Amino acid sequence: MKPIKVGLLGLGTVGTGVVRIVEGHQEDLSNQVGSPIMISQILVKDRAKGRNIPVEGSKLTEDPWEVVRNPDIDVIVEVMGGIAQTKEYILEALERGKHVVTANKDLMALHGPEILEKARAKGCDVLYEASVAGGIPIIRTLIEGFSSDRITKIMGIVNGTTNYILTKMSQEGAAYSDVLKEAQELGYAEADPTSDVEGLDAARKMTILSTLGFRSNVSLDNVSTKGISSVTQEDIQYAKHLGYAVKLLGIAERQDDYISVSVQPTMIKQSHPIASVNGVFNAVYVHGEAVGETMFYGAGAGEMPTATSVVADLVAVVKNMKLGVNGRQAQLSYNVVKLKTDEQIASKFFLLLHVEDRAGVLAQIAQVFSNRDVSIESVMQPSTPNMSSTEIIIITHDASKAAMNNVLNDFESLSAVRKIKSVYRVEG
Ligand SMILES: NC(=O)C1=CN([C@@H]2O[C@H](COP(=O)(O)OP(=O)(O)OC[C@H]3O[C@@H](n4cnc5c(N)ncnc54)[C@H](OP(=O)(O)O)[C@@H]3O)[C@@H](O)[C@H]2O)C=CC1
Ligand SMILES: N[C@@H](CC=O)C(=O)O
Repeated sequence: MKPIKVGLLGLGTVGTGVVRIVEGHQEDLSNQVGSPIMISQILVKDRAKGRNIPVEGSKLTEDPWEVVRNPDIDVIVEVMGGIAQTKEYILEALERGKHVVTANKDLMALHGPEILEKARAKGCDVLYEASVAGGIPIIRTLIEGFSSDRITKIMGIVNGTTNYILTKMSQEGAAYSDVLKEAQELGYAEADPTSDVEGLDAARKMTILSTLGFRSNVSLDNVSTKGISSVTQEDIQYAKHLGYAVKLLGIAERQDDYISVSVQPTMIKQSHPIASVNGVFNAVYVHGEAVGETMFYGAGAGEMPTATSVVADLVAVVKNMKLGVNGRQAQLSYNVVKLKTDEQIASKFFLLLHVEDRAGVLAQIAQVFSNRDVSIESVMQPSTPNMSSTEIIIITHDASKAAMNNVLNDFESLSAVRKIKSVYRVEG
């Protein structure tokens, strides 16, 4: 049997896992697809670098064009990351009729439509399961498993690095910067970890999930994004005390034809299954009109979980090659996005305020909420010994984002409020 030849772009965390699985599961893979799968060339930045896996030196190259233009190669597996250059390599590979598997959410969130259009024109597959939630097959689930339903909400922990950091901060009282360093050492974080901690990685993944889930052309600009760098140990401890966990959540909602997509640190009730998703694990909760509630859980980053999804895509491409049906699975058309306005986006909110410690302050604060038509669910003045008595916590009932912004603006000019310390969306 003629082997299927793969050109691997990148031999870092994920690329190493891909080699391990393709080599370690060779017999099983070949039984599934009817041919051996062979990694015949590997692009790296530095051939002289020490590797965690033995590879024949002759397979390594520093020249991308040698791989993407190699006429013997059937499938390009892109696990090098990056956007502009990588897009060029992938478009060139497609131009030459090669199928593509990628783990690159940055690229797919920004240029997915153009790449998929090119693939369709050339009768090629572009599969990108590993780009969202590492080892969880959520992309296939949204495209195939829910093709019959109308999804109304996708809510998830889609970044392993930040979930690892928040979990360690919550369970061990660890310092943010120490845990970020650990996540980098474990291979979870992006080359530039700012995109993890500032929510951009999660926003890119939510762009992909909401495009597929709502079958709409969602772009990264449509995702309102806030990361975890402002989350404090104090917020986490208050949340715990009140029965919540602080998680970086991606939340995409649809009502009628209007959608909203956001990423932000959120307080979620400890009784919600997402609240107990800890460490590098990810989870995606999907609500469909017909199916109701579903949830998908697994490792969201790291060598072997991510490589599992990459190699599963490779198997799918090769099966399609055998059937002669490559390039046929892409969605034919997408809805034009209609975004909800801030008046239409509603949730509960948590506010931590530093206020003047005198009579009448609470009444003034309550008046602001009342003026802005925001109803208060509860007010607490924490009495824990090491917490200042001039702090108050307010949890609202559902309120629009616009109304809450008005409340916060009013507080800026109210002398009774010395500082708005924290504001969180509340779920569950
Ligand atoms: N790490 C994870 O858990 C996950 C990662 N991803 C995505 O997978 C992709 C790869 O991530 P990861 O494995 O962590 O990245 P790494 O940084 O560990 O590896 C990148 C690899 O690509 C090579 N490379 C990078 N740039 C170039 C270039 N310009 N020319 C040639 N070779 C290059 C590097 O070469 P060299 O080894 O010589 O430096 C290295 O082998 C990214 O898109 C990432 O977002 C997706 C899900 C999870
Ligand atoms: N940096 C990402 C890696 C996987 O996509 C994460 O932490 O989730």
